Amino acid sequence: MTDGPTFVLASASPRRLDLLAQIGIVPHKVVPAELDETPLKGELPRAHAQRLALEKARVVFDALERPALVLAADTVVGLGRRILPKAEDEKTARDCLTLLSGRRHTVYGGISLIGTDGRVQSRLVETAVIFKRLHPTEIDAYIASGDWRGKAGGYAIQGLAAAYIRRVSGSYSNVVGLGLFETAALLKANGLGTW
Ligand SMILES: Cc1cn([C@H]2C[C@H](O)[C@@H](COP(=O)(O)OP(=O)(O)OP(=O)(O)O)O2)c(=O)[nH]c1=O
Repeated sequence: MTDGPTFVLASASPRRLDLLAQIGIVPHKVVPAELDETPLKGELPRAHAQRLALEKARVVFDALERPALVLAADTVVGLGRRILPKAEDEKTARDCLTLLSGRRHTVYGGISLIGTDGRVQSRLVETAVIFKRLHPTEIDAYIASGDWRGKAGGYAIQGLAAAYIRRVSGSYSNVVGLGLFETAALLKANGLGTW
């Protein structure tokens, strides 16, 4: 990347790096934020996404040798008041898809940017997603694909699951992992980007 402040992406997600590259941003550094992502008792999806994005940015900012611009995000699949887990095994992925089948859910994207002066700017992006009603054989096929691994809610809209998604209202990039419209505006306000 060229001019502007040193920019650090606080993420282990290759998707977030790809999404930033899509708008011409290549971080100087990528530093994963290690933290416990377990929801707090009674925490709602929206609050969870906001809290984790901020905590990820904060953990990485606090560990820097010298201040830089730090961006972090968190993607949460919310079904009503419920937070669906990140699928790390087949059973979890299957349970998620069964819950999402034939229903509308919301993908909450928390975004936090900490400026070189330590000032925090946060955004919350919401996208509504509607799955078709899934036949058990469709769920089986999806599980066999492995596409669900590590994904919030057990699916990835950028992969095979697109065949099952009837409708998306709002930011598509938010579902993939980082709302680009909101991120671009934040970065621009902090001296990055050529838009
Ligand atoms: C719903 C959905 C989620 N996802 C992904 C985006 C995120 O990587 C993941 C949600 O987990 P996150 O905790 O948001 O991110 P992460 O653990 O992958 O990376 P990090 O915390 O280090 O930044 O699910 C998709 O790729 N496609 C989708 O359609």
